[in-house]
Amino acid sequence: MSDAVLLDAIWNADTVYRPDLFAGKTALVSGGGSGIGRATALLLARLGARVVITGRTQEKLDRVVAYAASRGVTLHGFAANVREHEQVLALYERVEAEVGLPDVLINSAGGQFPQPAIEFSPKGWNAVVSNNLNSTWFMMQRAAQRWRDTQRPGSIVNVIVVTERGMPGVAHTVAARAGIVGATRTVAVEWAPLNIRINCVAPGLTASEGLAVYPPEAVAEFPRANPMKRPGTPLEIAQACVFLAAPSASFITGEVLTVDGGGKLWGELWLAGRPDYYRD
Ligand SMILES: CCCCCCCCCCC/C=C/C(=O)SCCNC(=O)CCNC(=O)[C@H](O)C(C)(C)COP(=O)(O)OP(=O)(O)OC[C@H]1O[C@@H](n2cnc3c(N)ncnc32)[C@H](O)[C@@H]1OP(=O)(O)O
Ligand SMILES: NC(=O)C1=CN([C@@H]2O[C@H](COP(=O)(O)OP(=O)(O)OC[C@H]3O[C@@H](n4cnc5c(N)ncnc54)[C@H](OP(=O)(O)O)[C@@H]3O)[C@@H](O)[C@H]2O)C=CC1
Repeated sequence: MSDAVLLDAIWNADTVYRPDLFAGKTALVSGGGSGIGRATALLLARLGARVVITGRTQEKLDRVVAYAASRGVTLHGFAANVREHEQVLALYERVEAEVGLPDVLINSAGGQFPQPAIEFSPKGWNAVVSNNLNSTWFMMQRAAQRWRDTQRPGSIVNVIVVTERGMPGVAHTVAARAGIVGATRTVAVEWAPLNIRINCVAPGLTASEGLAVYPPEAVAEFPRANPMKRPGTPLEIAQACVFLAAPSASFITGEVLTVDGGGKLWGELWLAGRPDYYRD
């Protein structure tokens, strides 16, 4: 499916949310140049939010900004590598100066490479931990600091992966995201007095650009990943992110919402290919 068709599908899809749900609110979405982050950013924009997207590649952000402009909506695309703390601080300064302090933070930036865990190099492990644990932490801590300093409430949604069952081929990312779950649960308590809610969405296999890093033999088996025998769509994950970010979740904090078509209950996913041992 071409980018234009994909974006139109997201823009025109039915949603249960009312069109002014985020009117007057500002949202910052990391990983907003593609996949789940992009779908979430566009959905938030449809619901009236001022939206800033970030990611490392300015051209990807520009394409989303241009699409929104073609629909009469202003999005802002500010490039940053969110695993660099200094860049996160600079990003928040720019967002506040040019758009306004976000009310909502969606952390969708992340990624890993598939490899049997026994082969991980220290550098590879560190890259994935940095890209998924440190980056999300830097973004959420800065948001909380700014909300504390300005005495404003806020809501954070961290997009993670399913951590409650084996996910062969991506042990590094599961470890990093389990760290985010732990941090989320803990700061949900520490930050409740600041009027900050924080939750996670754990997508199952989702048909995004990100799946391009997986080998053909893994992709061939993707239909076995869950009882619905299909990947989720970025918009299906986006709807869950919006639910948790919005007042629909006003009494929910420190939670993980799994959106995986039942993949936690049944399914097989061999992201680095299926070892012979598991063939019968
Ligand atoms: C069973 C049913 C359960 C239901 C639930 C299912 C849930 C499924 C969830 C799992 C599927 C997840 C999917 C997604 O997340 S899609 C979105 C993913 N997007 C990406 O992954 C982006 C692509 N990846 C990357 O950009 C990079 O891999 C990464 C960001 C992680 C690292 O980039 P960085 O630039 O920091 O690092 P380098 O490229 O310089 O590499 C550093 C070292 O890392 C090692 N490495 C890197 N790539 C590989 C590789 N392909 N294979 C092996 N090792 C690799 C290596 O040591 C690098 O150092 P050197 O280059 O010096 O060797
Ligand atoms: N698709 C799936 O099946 C699943 C995805 N997830 C998770 O959901 C999230 C979104 O993934 P998805 O949309 O599918 O994949 P994408 O690869 O499309 O999205 C990831 C985005 O994150 C950005 N990004 C990555 N690293 C950084 C960084 N250091 N700083 C800033 N931006 C960064 C990328 O942009 P750029 O490269 O330009 O920086 C990219 O736009 C990820 O955390 C992913 O691991 C979880 C479970 C399943």
